[in-house]
Amino acid sequence: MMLSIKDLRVSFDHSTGARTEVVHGINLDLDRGETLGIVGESGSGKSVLSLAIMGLLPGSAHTSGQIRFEGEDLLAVPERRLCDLRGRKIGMIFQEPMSALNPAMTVGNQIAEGLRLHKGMSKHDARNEALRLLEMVQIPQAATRIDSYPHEMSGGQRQRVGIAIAIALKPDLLIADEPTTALDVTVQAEILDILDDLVTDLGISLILISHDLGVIARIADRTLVMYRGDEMEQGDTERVLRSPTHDYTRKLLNAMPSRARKSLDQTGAMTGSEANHD
Ligand SMILES: Nc1ncnc2c1ncn2[C@@H]1O[C@H](COP(=O)(O)OP(=O)(O)OP(=O)(O)O)[C@@H](O)[C@H]1O
Repeated sequence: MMLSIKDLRVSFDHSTGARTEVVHGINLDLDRGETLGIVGESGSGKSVLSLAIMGLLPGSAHTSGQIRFEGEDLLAVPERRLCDLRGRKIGMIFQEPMSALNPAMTVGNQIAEGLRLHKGMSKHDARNEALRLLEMVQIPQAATRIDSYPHEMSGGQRQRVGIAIAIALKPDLLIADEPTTALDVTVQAEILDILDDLVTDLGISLILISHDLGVIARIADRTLVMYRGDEMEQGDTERVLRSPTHDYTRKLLNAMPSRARKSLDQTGAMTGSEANHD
């Protein structure tokens, strides 16, 4: 198992001296090449869970349980080791790609920078690799766009660049927190397809976090449904969609726009009456 989380609890200290637990004992396993979707409304603990995996929780946070990644317990390793893992083994894709990009640097140089720093590539090789990565995330006319600045690109293109940076060092695990929320629907679908292809082609494992079950349903093999820091249910995405065992999952399904449900129906993820609530 690439990632195995056991009874993860996260609480925060408040200035009043009180401590509140916000993640109440989550368990999950993720295999190589697998996509796990984590879905739940705002405040359910999705981001806290992903920050815990990356060791990026603030100092006021307390954790217990286990996060084993390729045999190491991430809650027990020194900060230096976590930094190293974050750089090379765990890639991150954010909701707003602009926040992860340097506005004063061409996208090609930003991708190449990591390759030169961590892989010791020559300037020439790093540029070629950056070009290959831009083609991989399907940036049109990559050979020209490589010299563009982030503000010269559309939101969707910037997210493609964000993905190129996240996969540049060939991580084993990608964590994408609401990667398509800021994008319009057609671009959302393209980005999700790219992520799906990367998982298949590169054998990367992906944790896809979204409040939108339609996004999760499109590419996740398995789905974890969270509510207020608790697991509501977890299982094969198709099973979770077709026969949810929890009322909260049914609520999320019913809240999906009919357009999203229709596209699920077309992908075969949902069949029968569940696909036709309207
Ligand atoms: N630094 C922090 N200090 C105190 N409480 C926090 C902190 N970060 C998050 N929380 C609390 O933890 C709970 C879970 O938040 P989290 O951001 O993980 O939810 P989420 O499911 O990712 O929601 P969203 O989709 O809005 O980001 C919330 O009640 C939030 O207020």
